[in-house]
Amino acid sequence: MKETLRWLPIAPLGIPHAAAEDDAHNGYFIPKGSLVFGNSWSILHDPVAYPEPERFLKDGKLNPEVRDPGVAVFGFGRRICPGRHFSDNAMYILTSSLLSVFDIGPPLNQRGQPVLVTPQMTSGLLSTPVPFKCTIKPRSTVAEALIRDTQMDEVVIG
Ligand code: HEM
Repeated sequence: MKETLRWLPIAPLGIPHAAAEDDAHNGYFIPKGSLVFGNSWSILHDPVAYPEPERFLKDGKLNPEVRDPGVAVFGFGRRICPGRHFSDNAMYILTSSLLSVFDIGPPLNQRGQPVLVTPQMTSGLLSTPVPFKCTIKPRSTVAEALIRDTQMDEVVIG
């Protein structure tokens, strides 16, 4: 799950901030009012910290020597994302719930053979996946019954 955040982060350049005062960093003068971007993409694709950074390494986070992508995915310093713990937990619950009942795989061609999906993201301050096809099937008849059990025919609000 952490690897999905590292591989294709939704805020590749974070959220820009303005320097409140003249400042200096590593010999660079940063005049008051300058827009400063934290380049999360570059940090998360540093080949020293993450070998083969363009590849999705499905066991990446399990290796304790791999730097936690949380160092850059959620921004930095005082304005770091306050929703990061909520989002980590929500993503864990959502992903594990979906994978426990569904088999999710590549789309199939007319002969029923899997088609390779090339991941593409939108460009911009926020980067999200370009729509793609996939197959989603219940993992078993028991899983299907469970899914149908949770279906709500009517949602009453208020
Ligand atoms: C994978 C999910 C998420 C990612 C990758 C993410 C990423 C970010 C980033 C990069 C920033 C900018 C931090 C900075 O200025 O350096 C941010 C700010 C913020 N995020 Fe998130 N976020 C996520 C989920 C959430 C959730 C679930 C919430 C609320 C429940 C949330 C609430 C906020 C708020 C309120 C700010 C502004 C904080 C401030 O400027 O003081 N985020 N987030």
